[in-house]
Amino acid sequence: MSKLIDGKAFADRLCDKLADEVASLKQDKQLSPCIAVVLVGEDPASATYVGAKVRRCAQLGIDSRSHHLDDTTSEAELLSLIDDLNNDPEVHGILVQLPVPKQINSDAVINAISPDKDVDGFHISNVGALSVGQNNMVPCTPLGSLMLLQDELGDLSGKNAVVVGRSNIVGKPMAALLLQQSCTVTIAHSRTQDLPEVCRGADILVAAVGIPHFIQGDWIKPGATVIDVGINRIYDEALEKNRLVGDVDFDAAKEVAGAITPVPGGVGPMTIACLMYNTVRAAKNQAGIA
Ligand SMILES: Nc1nc(=O)c2c([nH]1)NC[C@@H]1CN(c3ccc(C(=O)N[C@@H](CCC(=O)O)C(=O)O)cc3)C=[N+]21
Repeated sequence: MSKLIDGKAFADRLCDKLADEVASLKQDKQLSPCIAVVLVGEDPASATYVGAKVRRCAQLGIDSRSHHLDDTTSEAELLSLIDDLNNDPEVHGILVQLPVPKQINSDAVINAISPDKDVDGFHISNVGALSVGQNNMVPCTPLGSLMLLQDELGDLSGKNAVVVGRSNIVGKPMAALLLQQSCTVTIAHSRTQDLPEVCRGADILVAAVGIPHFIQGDWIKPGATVIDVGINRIYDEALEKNRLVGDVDFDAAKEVAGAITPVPGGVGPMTIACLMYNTVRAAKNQAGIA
């Protein structure tokens, strides 16, 4: 039986520290960190995630401004709101919840956000900065995953890390962070030949494919550390209701892995905690505080 990596508890501890920091920024520097959260359309999952982010902000004393736009909003209208938020000195972070409706080009929207307010770390200049080691805003899910890995393993140098999934929001930035930590990094994906064998070489296995229970127990090297980024809602026949599962077959994997993140309670809470972390950092940067 492997050790459970408690992402929820780690996220709570990180948020406690951030709450203290926010209180002293307000007290000593008259700085109130503030994030604008933009939701376009009526996707129920997106509304739930935005709600969770706004609640975390309130808990930490971070101001949040919610902008809920109609699902028929044009790209020009959204770009105009982003322009206003870029120019508002009281707003330090801007998050446009993804996905956006199909009439809107998400790359255009992401790249319209001022890189210093891009608390998701998705702007092309933040992506470039990460790739050359000049990290500015780092994407929240990979950052949170790295924090869990370092807490679990200490120095990651020389370890074989396999990232399954090559998305811009998780797979690629995760690989960049692991490479910065001197891991030997493999990015595997849907076209990878003999994926099970590639995974079996991993001391660190990060699953970010978006397919429920995709990674099998016998793909895991005994003792490996497994980070399950998947958030998949499936219908559970036995429970007769929907349930959240990861990209890893958890019940099988926990018999083999050295340590593993559960879903829920693993990477998900870290994503939101790192959004708070990035917002506090953005506010300090914009105020010229080291
Ligand atoms: N611009 C943008 N930035 C994002 O960071 C972003 C986004 N768009 N679009 C959607 C995804 C998804 N995402 C999650 C965050 C937290 C949990 C989370 O806290 N999950 C809980 C369970 C929540 C539940 O029960 O539904 C957990 O895993 O324990 C999940 C998913 C952020 N996203």
